[in-house]
Amino acid sequence: MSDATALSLEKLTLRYGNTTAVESLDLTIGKGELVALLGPSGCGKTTTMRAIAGLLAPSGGTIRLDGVDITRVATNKRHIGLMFQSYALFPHLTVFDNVAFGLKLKGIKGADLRNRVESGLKSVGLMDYAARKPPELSGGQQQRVALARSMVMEPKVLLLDEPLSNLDARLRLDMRTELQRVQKETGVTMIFVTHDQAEALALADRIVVMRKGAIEQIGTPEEIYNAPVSHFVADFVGFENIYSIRDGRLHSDTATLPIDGPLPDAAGLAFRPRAVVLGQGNLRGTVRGVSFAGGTREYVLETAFGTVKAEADAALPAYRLGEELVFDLPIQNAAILSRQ
Ligand SMILES: Nc1ncnc2c1ncn2[C@@H]1O[C@H](COP(=O)(O)OP(=O)(O)OP(=O)(O)O)[C@@H](O)[C@H]1O
Repeated sequence: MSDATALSLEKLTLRYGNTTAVESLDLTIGKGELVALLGPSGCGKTTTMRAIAGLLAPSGGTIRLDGVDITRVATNKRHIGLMFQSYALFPHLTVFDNVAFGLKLKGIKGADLRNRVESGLKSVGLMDYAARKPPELSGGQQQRVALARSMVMEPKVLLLDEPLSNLDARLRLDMRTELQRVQKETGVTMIFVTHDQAEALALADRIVVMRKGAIEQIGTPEEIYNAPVSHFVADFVGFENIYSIRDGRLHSDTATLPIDGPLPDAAGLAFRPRAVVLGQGNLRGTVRGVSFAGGTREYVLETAFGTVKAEADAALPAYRLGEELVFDLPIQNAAILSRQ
């Protein structure tokens, strides 16, 4: 393991009674990285975080922090911070005292305490709010207090479980930027859980896509977005048209696609709606849905091999409902899936 490694999970297995929630998971996280655990409900994201935090004892495997085995170390001795979706501020304490709470428990007081709390509040832009109480703050401001409260403890790794899920759409976007800024400025290693692919793509240095208690793919946002390895990941990041390759032919769930030409030696091809070329090609479809989406128009086509979702520049003349058209699925526009 290199010096640049903050946290490593080795063959981590986590069970609740007879249910195996995570099976033999291997993951290495570098110092200063912002990593997203992304996946659908029940895939084991929260369970993995609970094990890292020491709230759940692994049934197998090892957790190392800065190279030291912490698998059996108590939660409060791990130097790992936690911020859950319900960020549970104390409503009767001021912002200052909320942020100071954990530090006081560690016996920090006087000028040292004040300096650390003030620097935490400054980092999230809340110095002017130190004397207020949480009910007098907006949701986004409360979230910042929770972030400051975690950061002042100077954790080696900060875990955030769905940190933005309590916020409305606009605030989520603001807090994304804020979280990223604080992370880059402080250099704290962060792992956050989300089931929102847009959030993971926007925030993370690396994304870990989980499925059924195992890792399906690890990559940068660009890699996950442009080069998903499997049907599952492609589906998760918005490839609407996904086909498998068997016996040298391309198959949908229901039929074979009439596509000529050599297919790659792979498990499948995935096309985003904008990869579908309308108005030329050998494939035929009927327009069953049209919706205007600002710069583009989105089409739902009915074809002999199932529904195809397409997208075209809104400046182009629109196809009408019921209209028949030709289209193409150029292989060079597809993501090549290496696994089923
Ligand atoms: N306390 C528990 N007892 C028994 N099974 C549990 C418990 N907590 C979670 N599980 C099971 O473990 C699996 C993983 O759950 P986990 O909460 O880690 O998923 P998740 O990916 O975080 O989902 P979500 O996005 O819904 O929070 C699921 O099958 C879940 O039903």
